[in-house]
Amino acid sequence: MTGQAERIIVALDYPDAESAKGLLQALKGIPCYMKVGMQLFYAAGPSFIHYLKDSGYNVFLDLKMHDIPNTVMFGAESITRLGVDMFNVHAAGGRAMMQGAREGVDKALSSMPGAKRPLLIGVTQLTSTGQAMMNEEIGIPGSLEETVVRYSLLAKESGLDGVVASPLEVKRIKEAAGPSFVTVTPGIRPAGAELKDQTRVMTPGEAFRQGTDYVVIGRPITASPDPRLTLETILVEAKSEDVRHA
Ligand SMILES: O=C(O)c1cc(=O)[nH]c(=O)n1[C@@H]1O[C@H](COP(=O)(O)O)[C@@H](O)[C@H]1O
Repeated sequence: MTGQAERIIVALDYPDAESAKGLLQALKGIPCYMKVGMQLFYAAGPSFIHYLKDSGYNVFLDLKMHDIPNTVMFGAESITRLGVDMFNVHAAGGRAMMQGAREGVDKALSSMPGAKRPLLIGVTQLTSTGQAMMNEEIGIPGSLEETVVRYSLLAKESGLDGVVASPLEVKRIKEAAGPSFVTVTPGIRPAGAELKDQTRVMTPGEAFRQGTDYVVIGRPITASPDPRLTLETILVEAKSEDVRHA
């Protein structure tokens, strides 16, 4: 079992490498997973991924690919060559697209002897999406939870290792896809924190209690006046949940 810190993914949502390095300095010595999303990757590129890997971090590259299968296959091949530990595609891209991503990973690894296979994760319904928005605006009928479970099963059948969903759906996903199917859950808000654009949320302790494998936390840490103290407080809460449910 990995330690709690390794199950907390800090979203480095910053405009440039220097700002992100400021947070890394503040959190120095805490072995969190680090997530690089569109904002930072489009600005700082592969060299920042290499910097994180050279500094010993596990890295989640969150570019949420969603394109035709051939394009996603080549994208996945390039991402795998960067040596990241986890990356994602939109499950809404469908079976052939997700299988293309899997193929891209395998293709890259065939010329990377000894390299670790990255976790390939499907985004189900964004945590900013609510029931009414999914039904009325996007036009997907049925309950949000059912849609998340359906996308999860499709992702599993397509060879993916797990999904991104909100902590509210973790139990249903694990029941349907099995306990080893990985859940990565953003939409994490410590008690009293502002929701901002997130809709489906839980506290970090509640999320771990649902049995999630990883939580993704951005602004509650990055916008905190004392990011290290905020993270340490979250770690204490997460540990107490694990003791209670050991
Ligand atoms: O794939 C993701 O990481 C992701 C999926 C999702 O459904 N919702 C979601 O918030 N995220 C990411 O998780 C992070 C959440 O950040 P905060 O809302 O600031 O905690 C952001 O970097 C989002 O891009």
